[in-house]
Amino acid sequence: MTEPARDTIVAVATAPGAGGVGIVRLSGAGASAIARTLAGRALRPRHAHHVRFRDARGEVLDDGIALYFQGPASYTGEDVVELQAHGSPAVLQELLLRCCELGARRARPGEFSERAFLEGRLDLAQAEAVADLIAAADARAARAARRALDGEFSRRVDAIADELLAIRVHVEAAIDFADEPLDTLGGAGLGKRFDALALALAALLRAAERGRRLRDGLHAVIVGPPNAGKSSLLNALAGSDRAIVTDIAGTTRDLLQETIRIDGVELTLVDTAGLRDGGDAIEREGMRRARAELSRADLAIAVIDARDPEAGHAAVADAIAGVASVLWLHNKSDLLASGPAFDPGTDEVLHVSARTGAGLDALHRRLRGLAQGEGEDAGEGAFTARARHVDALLRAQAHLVEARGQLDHEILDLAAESLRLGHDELGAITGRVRPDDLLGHIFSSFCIGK
Ligand SMILES: Nc1nc2c(c(=O)[nH]1)N(C=O)[C@@H](CNc1ccc(C(=O)N[C@@H](CCC(=O)O)C(=O)O)cc1)CN2
Ligand SMILES: Nc1nc2c(ncn2[C@@H]2O[C@H](COP(=O)(O)OP(=O)(O)OP(=O)(O)O)[C@@H](O)[C@H]2O)c(=O)[nH]1
Ligand SMILES: [Mg+2]
Repeated sequence: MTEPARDTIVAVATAPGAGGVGIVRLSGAGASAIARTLAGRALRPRHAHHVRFRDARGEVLDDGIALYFQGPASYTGEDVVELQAHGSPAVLQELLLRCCELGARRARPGEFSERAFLEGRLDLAQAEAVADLIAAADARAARAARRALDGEFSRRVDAIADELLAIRVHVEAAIDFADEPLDTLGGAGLGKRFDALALALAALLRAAERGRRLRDGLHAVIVGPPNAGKSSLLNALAGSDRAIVTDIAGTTRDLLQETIRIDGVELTLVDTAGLRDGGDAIEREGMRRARAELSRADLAIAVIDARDPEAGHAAVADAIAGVASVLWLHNKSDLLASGPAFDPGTDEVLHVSARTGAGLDALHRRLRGLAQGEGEDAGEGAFTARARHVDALLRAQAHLVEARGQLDHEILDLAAESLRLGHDELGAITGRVRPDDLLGHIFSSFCIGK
């Protein structure tokens, strides 16, 4: 069955605003004919032509460089034409309108990359990496997105999916020989393969979680009892009076989010309502939100009063129990003659004063290190990933655990189904399996022209 022919799309591919050069890009079967009319001559594939772009009456809109990439050797896999004009928004709009007069349609956000995906030029994780590369906040994130774009993440997903498929085939075959015990069908070997697969999946999950943090930046949530100085600390780190600070316990009720950069490294800080027993309905809702936010945190910054660390510790201990890493800040160190000994176990403690600024340099260094993934083996070979990918890997892992149990009880048909579900989760990462709406959801968050 052949796909219906796609229409020809057009968009300004360069960023909005004035620039040295601006690019109008076309993709689709009509691209080269439209360019021929605009440029007044046929374009040779893969040659740079200096031409004049003309309107309907033959008047010159601009002169520029025209490039023709004949499909499938193009970004989208379709015929692509680039009109590289002077980077004037007005000129680019006129070129765009002229392309529409000649039969093109304005592209939706991400539609060029969507076509590259549909034409098999990129898989879905790679297409997402294009958007992540464009949006990367720093060089490290850009390099990691570049690796995902080169397929480093996809290859690892595919390798696990292939092995999972081989195990599925084995199990499905065993179902057809239901009289034989699984052992005589290679059951022991199957168990070993299974364990190796589970290990590989767990390693990939850890890498994807680091990749998610690289893409989104560190998500740090400030928690502590009321009046400990959480909002003062947010203000000190943000370098502005972002949050209301008073000496009334229970001042902050809503979540307050602020993105900060330390030496070019981005992280998100969230200030929360102080945790304590009781409080009015508004304060209790604030505390509920604080706890919910903690469940999404990479880091809890636990702010407690340096004069009574035991009480502070007790107030937040249960709320931070599930958070991957915790940094304890003993605040108001300016009010302290000498710090009382306190041992929070394996977590780190820093003594600071949001009021005088004491200890904030050390805090900056530590936060930058954490945001960069210091102490993790992330550096070389790291790739970006998205929450969508991490969630799919987690679901795949859960299906594998189910399958393992079913296999141990020799309930082969259920095991086969669990394996299929796990396989589909992996396929959804690279787009080989496409649940309804997945593509629309993903590509609509791209920029226009990409
Ligand atoms: N001017 C311009 N610069 C750009 C892009 C673009 O579309 N236009 N890109 C857009 O994202 C990126 C580069 N991506 C591209 C990917 C593939 C092909 C392409 O024509 N591929 C053919 C030929 C390969 C070859 O000869 O090396 C192919 O893969 O068959 C072009 C650009 C960044 N720079
Ligand atoms: N001396 C001293 N006072 C501080 C310090 N940090 C904060 N304060 C004061 O402590 C009081 C409470 O500060 P906030 O930042 O509002 O405390 P919070 O933890 O956000 O409080 P809630 O929003 O009520 O949970 C204010 O009067 C601050 O000026 C500090 O390092 N030293
Ligand atoms: Mg506050």
